[in-house]
Amino acid sequence: MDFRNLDRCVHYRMLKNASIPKLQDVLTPESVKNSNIPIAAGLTFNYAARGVNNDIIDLLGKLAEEQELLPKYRALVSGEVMNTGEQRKVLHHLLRGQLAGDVIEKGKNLRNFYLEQQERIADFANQVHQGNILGSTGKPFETIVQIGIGGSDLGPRALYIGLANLLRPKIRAEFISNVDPDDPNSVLQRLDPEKTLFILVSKSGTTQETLTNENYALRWLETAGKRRNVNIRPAQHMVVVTGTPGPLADNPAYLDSFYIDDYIGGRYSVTSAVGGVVLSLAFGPGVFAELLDGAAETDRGALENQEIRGNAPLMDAMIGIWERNICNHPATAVLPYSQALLRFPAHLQQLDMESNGKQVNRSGQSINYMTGPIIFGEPGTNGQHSFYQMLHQGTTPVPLQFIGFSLPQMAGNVEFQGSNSQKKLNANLCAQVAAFALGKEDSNPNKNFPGDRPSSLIYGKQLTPRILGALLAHFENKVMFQGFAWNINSFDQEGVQLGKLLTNNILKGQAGPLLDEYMKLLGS
Ligand SMILES: O=P(O)(O)OC[C@H]1O[C@H](O)[C@H](O)[C@@H](O)[C@@H]1O
Repeated sequence: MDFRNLDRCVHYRMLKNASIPKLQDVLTPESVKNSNIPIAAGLTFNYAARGVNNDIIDLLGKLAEEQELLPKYRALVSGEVMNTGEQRKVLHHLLRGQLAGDVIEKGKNLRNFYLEQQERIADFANQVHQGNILGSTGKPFETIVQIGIGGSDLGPRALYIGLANLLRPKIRAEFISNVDPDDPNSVLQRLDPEKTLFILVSKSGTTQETLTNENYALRWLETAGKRRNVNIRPAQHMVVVTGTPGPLADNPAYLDSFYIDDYIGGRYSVTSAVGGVVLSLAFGPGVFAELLDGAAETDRGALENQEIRGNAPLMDAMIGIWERNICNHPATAVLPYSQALLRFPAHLQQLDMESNGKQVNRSGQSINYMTGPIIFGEPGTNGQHSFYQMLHQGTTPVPLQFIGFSLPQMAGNVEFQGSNSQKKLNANLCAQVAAFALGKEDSNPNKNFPGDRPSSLIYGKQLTPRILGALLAHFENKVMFQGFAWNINSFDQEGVQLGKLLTNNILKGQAGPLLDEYMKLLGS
């Protein structure tokens, strides 16, 4: 396989010389009808308003071939070491299906290992639901609290919120991530310690915030036991999800332990035990299995559809390359018109920016082209009343990724002024696509809309577990393809280390006068 920098590609140079079409010229009712690619589970990607014409798509398809994106994906799922920085395999796809031959490590079949963890999680969740596993004072668990940060928080939290309105949770979930003491305090003040089960999640088992909050939770349980004069055994109220081998693994004090390995990156871990425990306890193991099926279907489509026009994550990725490297757009906004996807942009922020925010190629050499964009977003219509002003009339065009559904997740869709709420929501979404793309001329420059601002639309009937899994995997695969195209390693995150090091220096009193001065400002 050939790993080459993007600027050494023939088709990249051809794209650089291509003229950028006006969106007004390519967006028509026919193009809306003809620019759909199925993702999976009934979810579809529409790129009509993304500002690329057929010639550009042909070139993007050839660039994808030249950069061997599909063969690289195949190598990844076959267990080749694709995380060059850490010399690791990258196996999150294997959590939800097997796309190539067995992946064996030291005689162990890793698909079997992941399945075994899924079975153990399902069994544990069923036992809790049936009341066979109780709190240490004999009461059933009423709330689960996931303690974790980064990948051990964002994906699980986004997916929990994504389904909590559609499916009545069997057990309500809360999340604690920040080392700010106000985070655990505000969550725990509402809860009954005797009926609370903590899920401690840390792949490395060393994350400062998570270990601090674990300690906080154990003390909270202990203090409550003393105050109530009951025998709460704190560790019996905590299960752990962690990497094996690792510092939190094999500790019999915890009620139970579930494992991942080094080949599941934090931001790619929501379909492992990291998301599996909380989602199975909240909604039941069957729901988690449906989510995995939706993701697996996307993964398979992304591998098997060789043609860019039939492969949604590949098309999304390559148009993203066009926007970033040819049109020089610095950011992408993710705009779900679905309240359930409230925290989905935050998850994509980590997924995309921690994966592709890189300045060296996979061999560690500097590169001289742009890589991953800034990702941000909020659900519509809320965003419209906030930052859309800049998106419409600001000096920096930002490509947009809309997400929308035909049906809401809950009953109670009120008719008012001739339409119901869901119709109003979707009318807003469609209106925004057109307003961004076509703009509106006005003799008053202050009221002029330049238009020519690209967007895509991912749409489906209703946000279900399968659709949510499909949506998640779409973005995971998009990010992976872009990393291959840029010839960067999307699977490490050295950029988070320096801050951790300096924090520890401060806490050990070894930070030096500059940081001492800043600490004084904060009175610490
Ligand atoms: O799961 P953990 O090992 O506690 O890691 C939690 C998070 O912290 C790190 O700093 C990384 O930047 C993230 O990728 C990771 O998800």
